[in-house]
Amino acid sequence: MNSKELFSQIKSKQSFLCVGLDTDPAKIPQYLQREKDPIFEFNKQIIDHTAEYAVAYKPNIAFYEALGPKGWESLQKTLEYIPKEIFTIADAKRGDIGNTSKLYAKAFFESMDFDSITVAPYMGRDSVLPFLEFKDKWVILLALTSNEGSEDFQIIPSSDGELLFESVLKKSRQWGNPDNLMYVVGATRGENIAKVRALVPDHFFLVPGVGAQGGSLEDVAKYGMSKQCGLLVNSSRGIIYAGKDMDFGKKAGEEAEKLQKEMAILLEKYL
Ligand SMILES: O=C(O)c1cc(=O)[nH]c(=O)n1[C@@H]1O[C@H](COP(=O)(O)O)[C@@H](O)[C@H]1O
Repeated sequence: MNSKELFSQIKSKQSFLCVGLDTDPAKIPQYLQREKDPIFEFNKQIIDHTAEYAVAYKPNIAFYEALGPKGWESLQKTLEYIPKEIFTIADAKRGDIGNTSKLYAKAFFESMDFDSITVAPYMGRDSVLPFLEFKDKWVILLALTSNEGSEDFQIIPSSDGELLFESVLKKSRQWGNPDNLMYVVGATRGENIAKVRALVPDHFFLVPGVGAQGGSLEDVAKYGMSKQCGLLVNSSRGIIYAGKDMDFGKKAGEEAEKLQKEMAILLEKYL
């Protein structure tokens, strides 16, 4: 899927919502535990109720690999269940020396057929480029993350005053293009989102941090929206754990619809 196709889906659904499938066995309704694959059954119902409002799904790989081989199986079944036109993100935060990155890319782009993967930039170009060699696949590079600890390194200024995340953006934008490279920018970063947008005007951002982490959707749109929207805003816990009982799917759908309605207004306002 290229950026044009993603934008046309955003326009037709009036949504730039990414639903995060951070599926934790300890948090899913009790009655599902009787199922052969409770994680998949949970995800299936979440997808059934949210697909009309979502343009992307992001399973966080940690939640699946923590369960061993069964977890990988639930992940694969979930990936196959996601409607084909919806963008998929393996939130794996990988990146290693070149030959290892190549195998991480093969794992998520060939053995599994994800559209994209989150990658950490810290090891530099030879750790990122192997992912970019896969046709029609995307790297989503961590730029300015939503967590508290992002302040430890990402906003350290160099001698000329440039912040580390700005250096990451300036260097990495030479490695890919707006059709194979996105950036992670946390919704909790407020006006700094505008600094990122100024450096990469045409790239899509994956924006986690609304919902459970308290980021503002209005600020994200105000500071981050590009000519082609350029935003995929993720919410995980705020959607998938909106309900705790048998109606959890319906509750998740209602939460997703709420966000979609807000997004439709923001698209009208800022696009
Ligand atoms: O790469 C990510 O998706 C990510 C980057 C970041 O800066 N902050 C962040 O929260 N995430 C992920 O986004 C999701 C946020 O989940 P909720 O806070 O429950 O909406 C989790 O899967 C995180 O791992």
